[in-house]
Amino acid sequence: MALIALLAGDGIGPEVTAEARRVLEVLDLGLTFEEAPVGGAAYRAAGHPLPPETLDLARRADAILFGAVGDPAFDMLERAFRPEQAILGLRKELGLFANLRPARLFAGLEDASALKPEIARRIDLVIVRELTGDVYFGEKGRRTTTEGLREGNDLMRYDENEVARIARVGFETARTRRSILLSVDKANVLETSQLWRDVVVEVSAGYPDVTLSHMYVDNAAMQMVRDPGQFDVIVTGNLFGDILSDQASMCAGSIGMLPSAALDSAGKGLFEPIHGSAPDIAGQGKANPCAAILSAAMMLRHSLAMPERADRIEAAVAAAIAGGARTGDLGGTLSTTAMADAVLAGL
Ligand SMILES: NC(=O)c1ccc[n+]([C@@H]2O[C@H](COP(=O)([O-])OP(=O)(O)OC[C@H]3O[C@@H](n4cnc5c(N)ncnc54)[C@H](O)[C@@H]3O)[C@@H](O)[C@H]2O)c1
Ligand SMILES: CC(C)[C@H](C(=O)O)[C@@H](O)C(=O)O
Ligand SMILES: [Mg+2]
Repeated sequence: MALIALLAGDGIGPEVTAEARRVLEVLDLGLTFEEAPVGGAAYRAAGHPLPPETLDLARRADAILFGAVGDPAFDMLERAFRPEQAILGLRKELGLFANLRPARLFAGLEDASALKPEIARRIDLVIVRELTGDVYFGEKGRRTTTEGLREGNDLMRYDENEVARIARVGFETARTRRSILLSVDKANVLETSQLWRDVVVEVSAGYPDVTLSHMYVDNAAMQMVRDPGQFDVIVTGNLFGDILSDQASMCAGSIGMLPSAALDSAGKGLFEPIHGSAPDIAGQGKANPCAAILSAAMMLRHSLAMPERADRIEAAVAAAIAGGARTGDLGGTLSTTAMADAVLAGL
């Protein structure tokens, strides 16, 4: 019996993870759920966004289903106590370096996409985002200079092993699809990116069957809205992957549709929507639960060896969308629960 750590978090996190849990329970997979506070909710309850008990549960569990963290009420706290440190801490502590963020347009969502329908229809890609390095985890600080100016700094860094292991995930992922891999960097300006590019090229020697190309991140951002259909698997660093995945979501209809998997080297993972706690709609039953439900499907596929159940959940989401089920972000009026009901109807 697999143990699932359910870390709902803040804002719409509890609303969407409750629906993902409902979908998993209907499938009767013999999963045990254990909940623990995380993010702002944990700071309120225990004085820390990632209490030791929560981290311990995450370590003990076979997989982690995560909602979202973030609460404007805590934006003025010292960084170590802010809700976002919970998800960053989980990624780092558990070694979840490989972040898979698939983006595809479910048939019927052409109108919700920010792109023209014929362009939107073509989006079907996976962003393989490095998740435990880069400017996120480099040395950072604030100081006042001798001239009395306030200064902030965040060090962008990768070592070759960190780049090589995510590059391998990129190549392996490409092999499961069309065997083309695009590495996105900013090697024309950044030394971190030049190392990234050099190492990705070295790793490519082990994957002669995969066609590798490179693109600068600014061009990639432009190409993502010009013609996202040109992309298949994109491997990139932590910061660029964060930004490009939010952008890809709106090409595919809504940020409320994109799931993600954060995996360690043994395949253990944390599964979460790419969106945040959405304070603007929290507590109103407006959130789209599909990203969380699709994250649960990724959990079944990647950590629990139940790929056919994952397929069933994804098919049920596709059927609900095809049948016209829409939350507000997709131009409809369904509540979070009613949207999940539409998915459940397809199961
Ligand atoms: N992994 C995470 O936990 C995570 C991810 C991103 C942002 N955050 C945090 O969330 C907070 C809010 O950040 P933000 O506003 O920049 O990003 P956000 O993703 O929370 O929201 C951006 C916009 O998208 C909408 N949206 C997001 N998810 C939706 C859903 N499921 N259905 C319908 N609409 C949805 C929101 O209403 C908002 O208008 C911040 O504290 C941020 O740090 C956390
Ligand atoms: C909340 C924040 C730390 C996080 C990130 O930047 O990785 C979020 O934006 C995400 O995409 O998961
Ligand atoms: Mg993000």
